[in-house]
Amino acid sequence: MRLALIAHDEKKPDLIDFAENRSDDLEHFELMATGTTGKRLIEATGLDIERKQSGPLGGDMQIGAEIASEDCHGVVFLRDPLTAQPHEPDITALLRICDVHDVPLATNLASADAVLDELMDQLEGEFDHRD
Ligand SMILES: O=C(CO)COP(=O)(O)O
Repeated sequence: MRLALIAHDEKKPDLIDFAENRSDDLEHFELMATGTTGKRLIEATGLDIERKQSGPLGGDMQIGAEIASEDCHGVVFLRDPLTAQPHEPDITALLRICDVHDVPLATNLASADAVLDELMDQLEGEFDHRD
C-alpha cells in the first residue's frame, strides 16, 4: 500500500513530529513525498521515501498522477492555510483527484492519525486475509 506525505514549509515540523511518532506504522507502507518534505523526513526519521519534485516544481502533480493511476492509496497533506502558494492550482488539483478516486486525504494532524489508523486496519485486514 502506497502513502504520500506532503507539508508546506510552516507545517513541515508538524509532519516530522507525526512521522517520528508513527514511524513504526509508516514503515509498513511504500512512502512517497514531495521533494523538500521527503528530504526533511528522511533526515529526521530515516524512513525509506521516494522523493518527487518539490511542490512548486510539479511534485503535487506527480503525486496526483500516482492517484489517477490508482497507485497511491492515502495522502497526508499538511497545508499551510495562512500563506498563499505560487502553485495553488496544483494543490487544488491534487485535492480534487483524491476526491475523484476516493483516496483518504488528511489535511491536518488530527485527521492524519485517523487516516493512518484506517489504512493500518486495511493493511492488517489484507494480511489476515492472506493467512
Ligand atoms: O509545496 C508543497 C506542496 O504543495 C510541498 O513541496 P516541498 O515538499 O517540496 O516543500
